[in-house]
Amino acid sequence: MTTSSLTATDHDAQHKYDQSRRDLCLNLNEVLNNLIGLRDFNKTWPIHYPTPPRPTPRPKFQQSWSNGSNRATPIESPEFSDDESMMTGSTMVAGSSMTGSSRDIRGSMHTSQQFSVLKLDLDLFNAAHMDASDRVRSLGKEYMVASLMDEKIGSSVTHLRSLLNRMEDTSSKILVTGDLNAGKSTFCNALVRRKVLPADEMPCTNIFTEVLDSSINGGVEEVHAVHRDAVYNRRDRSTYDILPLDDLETLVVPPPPEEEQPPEVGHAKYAQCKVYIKDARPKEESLLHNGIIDIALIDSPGLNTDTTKTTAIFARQEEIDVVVFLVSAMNQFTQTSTQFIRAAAAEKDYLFVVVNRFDAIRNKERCRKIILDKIESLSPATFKEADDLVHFVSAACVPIEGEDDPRVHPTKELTDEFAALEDSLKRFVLGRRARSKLAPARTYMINILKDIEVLGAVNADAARAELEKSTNELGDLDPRLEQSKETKTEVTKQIHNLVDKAYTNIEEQSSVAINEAIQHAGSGDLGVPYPGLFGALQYAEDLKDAMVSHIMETVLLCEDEARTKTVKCVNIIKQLGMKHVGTEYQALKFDSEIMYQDQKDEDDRHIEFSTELSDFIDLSTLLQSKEQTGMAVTTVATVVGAGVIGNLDSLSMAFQAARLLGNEAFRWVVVRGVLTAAVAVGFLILRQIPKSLPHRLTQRIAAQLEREKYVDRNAKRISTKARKVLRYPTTHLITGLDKSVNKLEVRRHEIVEVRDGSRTALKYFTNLVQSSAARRRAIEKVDLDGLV
Ligand SMILES: Nc1nc2c(ncn2[C@@H]2O[C@H](COP(=O)(O)OP(=O)(O)OP(=O)(O)O)[C@@H](O)[C@H]2O)c(=O)[nH]1
Repeated sequence: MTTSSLTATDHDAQHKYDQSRRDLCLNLNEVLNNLIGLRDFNKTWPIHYPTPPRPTPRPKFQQSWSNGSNRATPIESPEFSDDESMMTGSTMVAGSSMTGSSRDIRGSMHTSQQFSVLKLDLDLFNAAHMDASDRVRSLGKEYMVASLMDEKIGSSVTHLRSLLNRMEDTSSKILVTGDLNAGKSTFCNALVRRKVLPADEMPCTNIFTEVLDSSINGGVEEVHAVHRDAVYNRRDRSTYDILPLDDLETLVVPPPPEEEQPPEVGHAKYAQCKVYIKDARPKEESLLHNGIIDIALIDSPGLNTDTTKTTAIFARQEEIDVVVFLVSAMNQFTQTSTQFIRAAAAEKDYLFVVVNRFDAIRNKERCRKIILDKIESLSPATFKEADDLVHFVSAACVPIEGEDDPRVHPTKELTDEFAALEDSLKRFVLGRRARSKLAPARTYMINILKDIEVLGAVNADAARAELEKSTNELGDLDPRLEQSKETKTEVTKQIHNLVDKAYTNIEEQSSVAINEAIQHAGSGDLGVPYPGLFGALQYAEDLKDAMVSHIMETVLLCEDEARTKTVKCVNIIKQLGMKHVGTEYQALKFDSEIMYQDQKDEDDRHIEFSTELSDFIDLSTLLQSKEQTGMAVTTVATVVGAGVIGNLDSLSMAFQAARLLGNEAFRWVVVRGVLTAAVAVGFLILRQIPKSLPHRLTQRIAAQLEREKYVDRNAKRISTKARKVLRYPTTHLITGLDKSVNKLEVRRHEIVEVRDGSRTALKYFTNLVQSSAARRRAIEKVDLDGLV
C-alpha cells in the first residue's frame, strides 16, 4: 500500500493559511463590534430601512368583504395613511420622535434589494400590517422595524461568532456520514489503521464519536464521554466522564430494544464522545497525526437511523469543515442521503464521496456510472472534480491493528484505490480548509459590510434631512418662544396692575362714599316729617331708620359700583385671553349678580342701632340757639312775675346769690325762677328736636360705626370680593400663558433632542460607511484562492 505525504508546498500553504486566518479573525472582531454598536444605536436612534416600491393596488382589492355574516359588509383595507409616504420607494424608519414624514427620504437611491444579510422580511411586516390587530397597530411600524432590525443584527452577530469560533478552531472537522451500515465506522478504523470504533451489520453507531490524535490530550489514550446538555471542554472535567477505549462499544452501540439502560450510563447520559488515540505511524502517513493540523474524524449515526439523529447531523454541518459522505455501492442513494447531499452541497460546494463496499459489486462500471450521474445532479462541483473527490473503495480491505485479517481480501486494485482516497482526502482537508473555514467568514463579512454601507448611507441621508428639518424648525420656533415669554411677562404684569388698581380703587371709593354717607346721614331731607311733641319718640325712631337705611344703601351702591368695575376688568382679561391664549376665552362668562350675596355680605352691611333719650338733648344745638332760649325764659318769667330773670346767665348768678345770702324770700324767687327756667329749657328742647335729633343721631351713629370699623370692614369686603372674583380669570389667563410657553418649550426640547440625535447619527453613520468600506476592501484583499 502506498502512503501519501505532505510536501514543503503544503507547509507553505499552511503558513499562508495562518496569515489569512489571522487577518480575517481580526477583521471579524471589528465587524462584530460594528454590528453590536449598530444594534445599540438602533435602540436610541431607530434605524431607517429602505422599503420596496409598493405596487399600486388594483381597485378591486381596495375593499375586502367580510364573510363572517350573511350581510356582506365592506371592510376598508387597513390604511396607514401616515405610512403611505414611507411605503412607496422611500425609507422606513424604525421609530422617531419626529413625525413619519420628517424621516421620509424621498428619492432615496437605495432599495431593500441591495441587502443580502441585513435584508428584512418586509412581507412579514406588511402582512402584520394587513392583519393588524389593535395591539400591533398600537405598537406601530416603529416597533416592528426596530425589532426586526434588532433581531436581524442579533442573528448576524451570532453567525459571525460561530464563524469566528470556526476560524479560531485550528482543528479541521471531518464529518463521516451516510446511510446506516454504509461502512462509516469501518472506514474510520481503516483511516487510523486501528479497530477503534465498533463495526457491525447491526446498527451500531448511536452517538457522535469524534476520533482525535492523543497528542491533543497530553498523549493519553482515553474516551471522554460528554454529558448530555454540557458543552465539552477538555479542561473542565465536569463536562465529561473518562472511560477506557475498551468501553467504547458499550457507549456507542445501542442496547437491544428490550433492555432499558439506566440513565447513568450510555446513551441516556452521553450525547457524544471524544476518542483520543495514538497513531504510531509517521506524520507523512497519518491523517490524524499529520504534523500540520489537528484533525477530528467524526463518526455519526446512520442518516436514516431516526429523525432526531438525522436532524442532529444536519445541524452539525455549520461547524464541519469537510463532509465525507459514505454511500454503500450496494444500496446507493436513499431519500435521506439525497436530501443530505443537497443541503450539504449548498453550504460546502464540494463533498468528499466514498462509495464503499465496492468489492461486493460485480458490474463495477455500471455502478460507477449510476453513482456519478447521481452526484452530478446533486453536487455538480463535486462531480467536476470526481477524480479527486469521488472514490470507489472497500474500507474492509484495509488491514488494521487488532484484526488478524481484513474482512475483505485486499486486492492490489482495492488497496491502491484506498491509498488514492487517503491521499486525496488529506489534500482535500488541507486545501479546502481555506474554503471551508475562511471563505464563509470572508464572504459573509464582505456581504454584511456592503449591507452596512448601504444602511449607513440611507441613515446618513435620513439624519442629514432630519438635522436640516429640525434646525429649520428651531429657527422658526425660537423667536416664537421668545415672543411668547415676553407676552407672558407683559400680560401678567398688566393683569396684576389691572386687578390691583381695581382693588385699590374700589376700596378707596367705597371708603369715601360710606364715610360720607355716615357723616351726612342726618343732613338733607330724609323724608321723615316731624309730627310734633307728642310724636317725638316715633320721629326719633323713623329718623334713625332712615339714616341707617341711607348708609346701608350707600354700601349697596358701592357694591354695585364694584360690580361694574369687576365686569370691566373681566372683559379686559377676556380680551387679553382671546388675543394671547385662544378663542376659548370667547366663552368666558361672568355673572356679576352673584357677588355680595353671601350671608357675610348681609351681616357686614347691616347696622344695628337704637335711639336713646339723650338723643333728644343736643347741647350744641341748644347753645347755638341760646338767644332764643333767653327770650323764651324771659317770656316765661314775665308770665310768672319774676322780673329778676333777664337771661340764663342772670339765672345762674341768682342761684349762686341765693345760696350765699340764704334769704328765704329770695330763695323762693330763685326756686320759682329755676323751675320756670327748667320748664323753659324743656320747652326749648322739645322745640329743637327736629334740628337737634338728626345731628345727635348722626354723631352717635358715626361714633358707633367708627367703633365697629364699619367703613373699613365694608370697603375691604367689597374690594376683596372683587379681587377674589377676578382671581379666577386672572389665574386662568396666566396659566394659559404659561401653557403656551410650556408647549413651545416642550416642542423645543423635542426638536433639540431630534436635532442632537440626528447630528450624532449623521456623524455615526458617515463614519460607519467610511470604516465599513475600508474594512471591506481590506477583507477583499485577503486572497483565499491561492490557498486552495
Ligand atoms: N464487504 C464489505 N463489507 C463492509 C465494508 N465496509 C464495512 N463492511 C461491513 O458492513 C457492516 C457495517 O459496517 P459499519 O462500519 O458498522 O457500518 P456503519 O455505517 O458504521 O454502521 P452504523 O454505524 O450502524 O450506521 C459491517 O459488518 C462491516 O464489516 C466493505 O468495504 N466491504
